[in-house]
Amino acid sequence: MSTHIAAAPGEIADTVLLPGDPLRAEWIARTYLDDVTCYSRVRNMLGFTGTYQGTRVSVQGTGMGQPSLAIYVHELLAEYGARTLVRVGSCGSMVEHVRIRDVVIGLSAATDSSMNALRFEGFHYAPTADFSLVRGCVERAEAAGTTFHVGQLFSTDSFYHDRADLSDRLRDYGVIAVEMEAAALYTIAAKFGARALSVCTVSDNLVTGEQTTADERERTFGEMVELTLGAVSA
Ligand SMILES: O=P(O)(O)O[C@H]1O[C@H](CO)[C@@H](O)[C@H]1O
Ligand SMILES: O=c1cc[nH]c(=O)[nH]1
Repeated sequence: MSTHIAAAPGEIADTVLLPGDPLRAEWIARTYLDDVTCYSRVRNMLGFTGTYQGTRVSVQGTGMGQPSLAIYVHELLAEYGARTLVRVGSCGSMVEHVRIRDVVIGLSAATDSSMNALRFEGFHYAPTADFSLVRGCVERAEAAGTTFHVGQLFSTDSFYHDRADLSDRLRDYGVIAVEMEAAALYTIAAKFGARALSVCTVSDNLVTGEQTTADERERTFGEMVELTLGAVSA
């Protein structure tokens, strides 16, 4: 057991899907995996292991925001030997053409977090996804006819931001969607030489004000999870 995950050695797969919401972790495991076991209920941040078409896969909730995700990702990498980590999250679109229900594959992640500012002092690190995972997800999305976009995410520390003008500026420089974890995931995975990617379903569009219903979220999260599982089990 690590500090925040109650799994015994060997109970967590090399490949781990990372939804922010622990109930989404349970839904993914029970909907898509066979032979599922729950390895951790610490703080209700549920974790499961099962198989997808013969490949062993775990699903671990991370909570919201980079400090929370960083705890789980660090322990998965440092104590359980995880090698491939894919966040399966929701995001807000920052541009009109990236519509609700579309899938965003996060090539890189800008951030307003102080985590990397402290880690790299005066240097500005560019948190970047693993290319083989990006390619695998793109191929799966194309084959499935999923509407998807590949681009830069904004991993913010503040869901409720006082400075919307600053995210507008990021949009002017090519950022397409906002979420709260990808930058920490890419950075910590790189430190451990592991592969990482964030795939997100657009739950709301900050330009048009459109939002998905709970039903739509479940259905479209399914598309994202299927293409991700297909990519990691290929
Ligand atoms: O749906 P999840 O994976 O939690 O992701 C998004 O939703 C949460 C905010 O509501 C943040 O964690 C953000 O990144
Ligand atoms: O972090 C997030 C997630 C979904 N929608 C948003 O606007 N922000």
